[in-house]
Amino acid sequence: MRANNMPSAVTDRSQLPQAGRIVVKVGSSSLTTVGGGISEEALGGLVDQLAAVRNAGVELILVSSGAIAAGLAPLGLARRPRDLARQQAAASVGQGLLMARYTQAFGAHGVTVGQVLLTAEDLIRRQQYANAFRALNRLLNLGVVPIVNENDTVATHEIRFGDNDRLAALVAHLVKADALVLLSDIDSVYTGPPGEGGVRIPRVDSATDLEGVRIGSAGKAGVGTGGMVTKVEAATMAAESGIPALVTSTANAAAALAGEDVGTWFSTRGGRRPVRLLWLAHLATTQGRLVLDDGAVAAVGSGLRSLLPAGITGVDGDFEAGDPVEIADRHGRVVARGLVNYSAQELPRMLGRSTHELALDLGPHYEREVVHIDDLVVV
Ligand SMILES: Nc1ncnc2c1ncn2[C@@H]1O[C@H](COP(=O)(O)OP(=O)(O)O)[C@@H](O)[C@H]1O
Ligand SMILES: N[C@@H](CCC(=O)OP(=O)(O)O)C(=O)O
Repeated sequence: MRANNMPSAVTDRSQLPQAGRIVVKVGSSSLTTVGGGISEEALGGLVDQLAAVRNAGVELILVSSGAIAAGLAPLGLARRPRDLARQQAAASVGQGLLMARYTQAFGAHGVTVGQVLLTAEDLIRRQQYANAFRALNRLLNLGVVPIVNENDTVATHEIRFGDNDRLAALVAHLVKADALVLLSDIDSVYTGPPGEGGVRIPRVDSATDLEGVRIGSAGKAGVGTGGMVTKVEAATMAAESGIPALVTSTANAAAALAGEDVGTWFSTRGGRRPVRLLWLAHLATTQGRLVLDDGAVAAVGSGLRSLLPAGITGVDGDFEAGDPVEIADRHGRVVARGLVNYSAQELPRMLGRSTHELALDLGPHYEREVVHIDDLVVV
């Protein structure tokens, strides 16, 4: 585990064998058969590779999808349901079956596993965050492999990740992992979706390395959810918070963890960011928009200044104080996202005015910034 704010010491895929703590995510597409249901063989093959790494002393967290897929057959469902209620039912039935398989497969290697079901709220709200960290950390200290999934049965549409790729990136951030490994049915990110003649992208150091790349969302036989889009997003989230990420196939898991030249490597871009800002940048559903004049765009865009009412020319949407909003220039280009300190009802009479004047006129409460620098991410 690393100290706060320090990027991972693992700076290249060849150094993965030196990582002390790794989060591995496996998707439904690598655990299920074409006809649906969990493939005993696929799961066993993955566990053989991971148990060897765990038994070599690496602290390992497995974020595993597959609960919904595992619940289909017992419920007589032919394919993944679209409605939330049946997805919840399938996950409820399937999660236990999935854990039973993992318990048995890891157990054959002398490795104990523990189930950890998380919702988005557990990873974003400070108190729950500390609680989840404590639990995972203790499991790791005890030599257990925590097996994490989204708590699909209780998650609602509003707070749902829906894909485990971004959940895995937040878990990697939470436990201060040295690396995140995202496994699916394809060996790397390609310049285009399969069948379109793309070539492997071995390494991503910045957003420009993905310019012109066509990343599709369709997975095999409808069992996967986010496709490559959510994997690239998750790898980028991790990289931006100081954790390198590798995207590859389940078949390549052992080679990847041995530091071989497989998959797509996302190198780190800076130190750790608070989880609140990761959420704002990549996950939050914004509830409205603030439009700024050019001076305010420059101030906010510098990443060094809070947003004050004087620089705001327009307000759209229906939001409460504390909600996430988009911050745009006068052409409608989004320049930042932030947590706003005032509601959509309060803001219009504040626009263009200095905080000092507002405090005199409306009371000391109105001296605060509209979006504080600590609650703002430049995009
Ligand atoms: N540019 C791309 N490079 C690689 N794979 C891509 C690309 N665009 C789309 N994909 C698709 O993403 C799929 C992996 O996503 P998904 O099925 O959701 O996996 P999982 O269930 O493991 O999360 C691949 O099988 C592939 O069809
Ligand atoms: N939590 C859901 C999986 C969601 C998910 O991310 O699926 P996938 O795209 O296959 O990794 C489940 O266990 O079925």
